[in-house]
Amino acid sequence: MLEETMACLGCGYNNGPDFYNSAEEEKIARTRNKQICKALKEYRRQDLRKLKLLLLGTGESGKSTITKQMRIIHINGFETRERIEKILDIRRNIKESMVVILCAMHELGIPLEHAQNSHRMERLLQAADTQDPASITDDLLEDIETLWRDSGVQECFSRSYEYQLIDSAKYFLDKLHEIRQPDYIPSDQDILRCRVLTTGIQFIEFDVHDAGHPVSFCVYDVGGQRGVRRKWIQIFDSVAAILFLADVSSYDQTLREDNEKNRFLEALEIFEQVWKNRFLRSVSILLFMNKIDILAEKVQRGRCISALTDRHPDIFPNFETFTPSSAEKCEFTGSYQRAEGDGRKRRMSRGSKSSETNSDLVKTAVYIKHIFMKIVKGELELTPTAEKLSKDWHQTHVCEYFYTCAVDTNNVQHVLDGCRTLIIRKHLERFGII
Ligand SMILES: Nc1nc2c(ncn2[C@@H]2O[C@H](COP(=O)(O)OP(=O)(O)OP(=O)(O)O)[C@@H](O)[C@H]2O)c(=O)[nH]1
Ligand SMILES: [Mg+2]
Repeated sequence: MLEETMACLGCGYNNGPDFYNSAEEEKIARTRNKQICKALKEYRRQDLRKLKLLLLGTGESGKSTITKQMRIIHINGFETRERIEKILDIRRNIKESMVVILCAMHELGIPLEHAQNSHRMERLLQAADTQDPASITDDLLEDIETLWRDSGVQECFSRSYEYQLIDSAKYFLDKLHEIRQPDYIPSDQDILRCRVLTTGIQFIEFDVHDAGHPVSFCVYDVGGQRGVRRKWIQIFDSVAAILFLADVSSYDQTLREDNEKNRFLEALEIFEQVWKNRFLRSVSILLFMNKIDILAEKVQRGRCISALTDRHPDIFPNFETFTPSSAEKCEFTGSYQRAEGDGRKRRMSRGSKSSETNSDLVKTAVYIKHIFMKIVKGELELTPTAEKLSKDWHQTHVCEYFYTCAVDTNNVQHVLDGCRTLIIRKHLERFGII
């Protein structure tokens, strides 16, 4: 079949009786045809070996953070030159975070604790719109460090769910003194925490050994905010799997691009659209329920999901009475403890207060998983226009879920190890190789 196709295209051998002027010419064409077919087969074999993965999810769900983890785990991480280049983005994160907090203080009517800090506040707000990196001077960073210690700023920070602040604001503001040092070189964790919005399509490639054989992966990272999602379709072709990132801590926040829309509801809707997309019918979806560390902090501070579940009982029924099974509890706790390390593990197993907090956290995480799985099974439909699931949908379409903390390398490595075999097996099954 392939040989006939090549002949029709005029680039190979034609076995019609009068096509060649001599037997010699026919022999040359036959040899050339074989070479082309061999090269094509090899190309297809190589192409099947290169597995294309897409990272999808709403803005700030953690897609780029996962690609950074893949660089750390599967490539050689970041060179000193790249780390130094990141300092500018980190400084931008710091300046923008403090500007956002100061503007929110104005909106929420929260005064500074120390009136003498007001000139620092004014200086920073004057420099707010300047994009020039030179505007982030050491004096400006010193102002920010002082302002961060002001209890008015801290009070406003504690209400950050009411406005749009990056997740890593506290992380960088807490270590600003270290960042200001002239010999500061960002660590892996600093790079993972650094927030830069993705607007185009980026990709990384790496090889992994699976059962002794090298397998090449090509991972595509795209922007998740509303305006850039239309680019997703460009990369749907020949995808082996989709890693869908959902920020499970975002239930008390609105979208950066639409202040009226709940972030978590948007994540559920986009997940439903991806799951039901006809171009992706035979593609495995790996759902990363991400930011479990932030979820834990929120639950501990009493910012639970019930405000959202009470508002939308049709989507989120029976949260109050929901009880996870023992197996579900173990599944979440295992992932969470791996993500939080030994310090958090000790706190979780100590005293009644921490174990109570822990049970609320487990309940919330498992409940969220149930909501996603209802969409997978077609038991919950958020967007009426979304395609109806056919009866045999699940035969080719699989969704596996994982609880993740994208800034934790141990947790991500464990999850990626689990995903890898599944992705390869599904890919080979799909192309009839196993
Ligand atoms: N604490 C914590 N922070 C996270 C986690 N995952 C991502 N972040 C932080 O969240 C912010 C946004 O993450 P990104 O990876 O840039 O999000 P994205 O999905 O690529 O966003 P877009 O490019 O806008 O689509 C970054 O500052 C990350 O460090 C997590 O599990 N825990
Ligand atoms: Mg990104």
